[in-house]
Amino acid sequence: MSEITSSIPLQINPDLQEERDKASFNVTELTHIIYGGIEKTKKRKRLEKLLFSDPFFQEYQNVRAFGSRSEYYAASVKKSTKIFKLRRQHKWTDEEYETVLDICHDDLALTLHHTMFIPALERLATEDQKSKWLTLAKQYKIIGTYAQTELGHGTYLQGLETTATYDPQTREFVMNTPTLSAMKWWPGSLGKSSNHALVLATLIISGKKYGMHPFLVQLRSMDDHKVLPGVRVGDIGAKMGGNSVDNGYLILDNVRIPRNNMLMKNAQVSPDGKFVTRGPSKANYATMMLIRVQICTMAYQVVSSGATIGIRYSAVRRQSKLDPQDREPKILEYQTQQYKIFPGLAMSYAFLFASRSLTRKYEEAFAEIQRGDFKSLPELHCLSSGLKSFCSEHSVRQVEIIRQSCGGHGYLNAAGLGMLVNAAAPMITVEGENTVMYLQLARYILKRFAGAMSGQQLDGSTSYLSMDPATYVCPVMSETDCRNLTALCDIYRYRSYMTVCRVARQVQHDMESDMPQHVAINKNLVDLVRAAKAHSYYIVVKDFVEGVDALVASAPVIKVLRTLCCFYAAHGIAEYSGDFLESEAVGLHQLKWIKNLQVSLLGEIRPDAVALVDAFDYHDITLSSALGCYDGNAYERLFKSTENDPMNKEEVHPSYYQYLKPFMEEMNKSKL
Ligand SMILES: CCCCCCCC/C=C\CCCC(=O)SCCNC(=O)CCNC(=O)[C@H](O)C(C)(C)COP(=O)(O)OP(=O)(O)OC[C@H]1O[C@@H](n2cnc3c(N)ncnc32)[C@H](O)[C@@H]1OP(=O)(O)O
Ligand SMILES: Cc1cc2nc3c(=O)[nH]c(=O)nc-3n(C[C@H](O)[C@H](O)[C@H](O)COP(=O)(O)OP(=O)(O)OC[C@H]3O[C@@H](n4cnc5c(N)ncnc54)[C@H](O)[C@@H]3O)c2cc1C
Repeated sequence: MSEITSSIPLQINPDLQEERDKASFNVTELTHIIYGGIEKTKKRKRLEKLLFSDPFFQEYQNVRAFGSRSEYYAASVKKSTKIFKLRRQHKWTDEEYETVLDICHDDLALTLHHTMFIPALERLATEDQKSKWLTLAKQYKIIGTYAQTELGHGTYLQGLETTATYDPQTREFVMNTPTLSAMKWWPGSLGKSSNHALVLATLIISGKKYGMHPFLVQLRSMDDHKVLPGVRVGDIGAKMGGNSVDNGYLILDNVRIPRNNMLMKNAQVSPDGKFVTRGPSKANYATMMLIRVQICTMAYQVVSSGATIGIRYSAVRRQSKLDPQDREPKILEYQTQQYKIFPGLAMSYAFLFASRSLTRKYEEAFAEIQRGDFKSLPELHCLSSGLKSFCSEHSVRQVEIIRQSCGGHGYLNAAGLGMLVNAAAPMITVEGENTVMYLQLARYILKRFAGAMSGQQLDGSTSYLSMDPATYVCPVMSETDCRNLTALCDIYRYRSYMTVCRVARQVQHDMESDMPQHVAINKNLVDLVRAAKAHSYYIVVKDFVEGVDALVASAPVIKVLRTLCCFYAAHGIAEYSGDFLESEAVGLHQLKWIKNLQVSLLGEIRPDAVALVDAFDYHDITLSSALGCYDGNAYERLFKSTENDPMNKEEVHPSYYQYLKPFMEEMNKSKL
């Protein structure tokens, strides 16, 4: 009788336990730092226990892995409603609710209601409108989405074709989709879930266009969820990932809505059709900025989940030989394996500090904006655009590298990595496609650089553009200097300065050569994006260094974070060495030292690698990975996962009787 069963051992895999035993710092202390204190960690654990004691959350994983698209969507609607009900039952605060969504770590079918519809009402509606619709939305008496993107335009908002034409006779707006390309296409939760949509449309009064404004449109009956007259709505089809969400299309055929359904915090249309605006013209873009900030946090969650899976698996997977006399080593021993995974580990902590700093700046600026002071809006728009792009680009790329580092098993759905990459991939596109967002930042940097050249004193994230480059001497004079975080940060700052300076000069030169501005800009787009990336890299390194410097923690925790920070900065210089050399931020000697340091830091991080991912404290259900589970019993869990596979339900699959059996019979009879 075979000993092989699919039961999961009760004990921790000794290979993983060995890693935990040799950690140089207290994991719980770091967990508290990550989650903002002991109380917050405890609260999160309580919420986790409450959620995951319900067997539904375990069953949901199976539907996600093996269900049809429609079953997955239905399970996700169930999950959304369960969470909504729990929120009411337990009177969760917004912060607690956010924590629950982080724990779920998964696209909920009704996610847009929470992530965009409610925040948009909060930002774009008047107080009167809020007391009506925000209240209904928060009580889930209406379910809504944010319908901005059209088949023809997502990036270029001035090109949106959906119209909202004011009719002063009836005091209504006529909402219309005039062309195929004008149909709304992509909004999450639109296809099947939402009964309302915040439709972003071009306002027209007496034939004159007044730009993009938000309009609340009811799509479905509140009695039977049937689609209302004049509305055509549906799902846009299966996607690479995120298939629990019904991204939808919407066609409006002259649907009339009352005047008060235009959200009028930033601009009003009076009953007799007069248009009055308040605040800056981009005030209606406010919801997008919020999500860009949140995407940086999502990027942290994505890369830290990937690193957790990759590192735990690499500590229990043994393969090949290092020492011919010894047993097969853990794959984590291979320097190349460390080089694939530790950049993701260091990036996790870098993005933790960077997203925290960005969120703080956002909250401060938002409070000012609420008071009618918009002075920090341009800085915040550009900072969030750049960091959204940087964090999403780097995290998605890094998790794919981690997936590859897990060999064949990384390719299985049960590993959780493919699903993570596919679910996270849209972060690069949503809320402003990354290149476009980098270019928003580049445009701002160029203006600030021009200001600095004309003697303006700059503040905020671009203040360094007023530096005198002639005073720069590479602060790394010896191999030991390479460990100096301030020195590494200075190198990033100078590289960014030089990259900005070079492209600014080139654009200026092209324009002075009588090139029209748009031609000069397009000729330099690649370098403009490069400048925005260099600036964003500098900000992330700076936030990491400042974050670690400001920490109040035990010496071992500070030490390990400083090592990671140093590795993050050194790795970036090594990876983009061409840029650093070209800008003369480093010379060949320094580059060689930094590259050496980078490699030797792999060995320093190695003993703490498992502890550093344990500190993220992800629940196994959140990670949803046979390879990355806390107990390290990866093989048992992989084998167990096959039990739920519908392919294994019958000993003989129906396709045998349908196709294979008749085929085999035919082949056996054949004389050929
Ligand atoms: C496991 C994890 C899974 C995660 C997966 C995530 C899944 C889903 C999550 C969320 C759902 C996503 C929902 C959406 O995508 S909603 C749709 C989002 N759409 C966009 O973001 C559109 C992008 N386009 C734009 O924002 C704009 O068109 C633009 C590119 C910024 C250009 O705007 P516009 O043409 O109006 O402006 P100009 O370029 O002419 O610039 C004029 C000046 O305005 C300034 N500006 C632009 N935007 C803003 C802003 N938001 N705030 C403040 N200022 C702004 C710009 O800088 C110019 O300033 P200047 O001084 O130079 O004149
Ligand atoms: C999963 C998912 C969920 C979404 N959810 C929503 C939602 O809830 N609500 C909603 O309204 N929308 C949603 N969207 C739409 C999303 O916001 C848009 O897809 C996004 O803004 C990018 O716009 P686009 O698709 O028009 O890309 P495009 O602009 O067509 O981009 C295509 C290419 O053109 C390039 N390009 C475009 N303009 C420029 C330029 N000015 N300079 C240089 N290059 C340029 C881009 O860099 C890119 O390489 C969602 C999309 C996805 C994938």
